[in-house]
Amino acid sequence: MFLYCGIACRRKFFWCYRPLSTYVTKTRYLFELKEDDDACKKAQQTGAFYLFHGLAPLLQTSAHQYLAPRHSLLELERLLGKFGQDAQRIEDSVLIGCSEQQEAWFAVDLGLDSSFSISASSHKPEMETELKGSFIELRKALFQLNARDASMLSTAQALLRWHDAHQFCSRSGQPTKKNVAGSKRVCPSNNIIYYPQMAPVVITLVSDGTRCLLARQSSFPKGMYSALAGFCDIGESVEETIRREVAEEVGLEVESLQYCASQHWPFPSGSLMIACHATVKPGQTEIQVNLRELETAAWFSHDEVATALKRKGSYTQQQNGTFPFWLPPKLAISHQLIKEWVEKQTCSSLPA
Ligand SMILES: NC(=O)c1ccc[n+]([C@@H]2O[C@H](COP(=O)([O-])OP(=O)(O)OC[C@H]3O[C@@H](n4cnc5c(N)ncnc54)[C@H](O)[C@@H]3O)[C@@H](O)[C@H]2O)c1
Ligand SMILES: [Mg+2]
Repeated sequence: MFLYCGIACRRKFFWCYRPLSTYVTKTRYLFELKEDDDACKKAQQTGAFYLFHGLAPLLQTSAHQYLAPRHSLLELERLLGKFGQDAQRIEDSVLIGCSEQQEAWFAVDLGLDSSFSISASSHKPEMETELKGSFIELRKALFQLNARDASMLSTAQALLRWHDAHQFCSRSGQPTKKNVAGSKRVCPSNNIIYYPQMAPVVITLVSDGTRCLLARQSSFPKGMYSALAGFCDIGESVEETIRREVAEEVGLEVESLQYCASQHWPFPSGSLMIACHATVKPGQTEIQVNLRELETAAWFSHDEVATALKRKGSYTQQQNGTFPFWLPPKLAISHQLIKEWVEKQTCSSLPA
């Protein structure tokens, strides 16, 4: 694809052709599909569908990993026909991305229908047999997916969940109508537009200069510690949330902050995780754990954390009844945050 672009050169302005990068072409294509229902319907004809059942993605096993298969529109129609389901179900699909060759990718849930029919879920085992896979809860499968499938399925699940939960206008009570791509819903009676939402969450790795602070919630797998996390309250900046969460959860005052990275996180219902490093004043490091939020929190040395990062495999109970100290897997942004801290500490301890 080519685009006219204006380039100012020695005070003259002239037009030239500049080929668009694959990334820009893809982005523009997806934008068009979100804006134009007819173009999106057309894209479904040649597109591919990720399948879900009750928000659990269809997965196939391959060499200790899960793979997320995609199905063509024809295959999907055949499947729906076989199980006596209406092809209208395809209208509930949501656009989640496209390939570099502009094959549009959609996600559709075969276990939920617009009237919440319970009978819809009764075909699950038969569908699994037919599709040579299983509908597995995303929470159980996420860490055994490659990064691309994990990201596609997380987006898909968040979007499908949002549509399922926003079928009615909160002002008029009337049913809302989704656009073909699923990037919004509109109330036909008052034209209010609803856009999919995600909740901003900060995740902060607090350091006192030599150690970092990690914590556990009782719901975490045994032995696993992570950085401090918390939802942003309405009206707060990221900086304010970090200061509040650290004070609330461990009773410390943050001195400085540094942004690290962000990540979409599908749990509990679609969050934007914003990861930052924070430091506390030396000498003001005494932790006071808020037991309503956390099971425990503690300072860990660089060596303890570096060793835990290298630990792989399953975490079974030790002979003394305790579980080894381990950290969230690579795909979680907390892993990236902790790894970055370990690397920085290693660099700063090297002789100049
Ligand atoms: N990807 C990662 O590496 C990673 C690591 C740790 C935590 N997390 C995620 O961060 C999220 C937040 O962490 P937390 O549980 O410590 O948060 P938190 O400390 O804010 O405590 C959770 C409580 O906040 C309240 N809350 C306020 N706004 C909410 C909203 N929009 N949705 C749900 N609850 C809301 C609820 O009462 C909830 O029980 C968790 O859901 C977890 O999945 C991700
Ligand atoms: Mg928290």
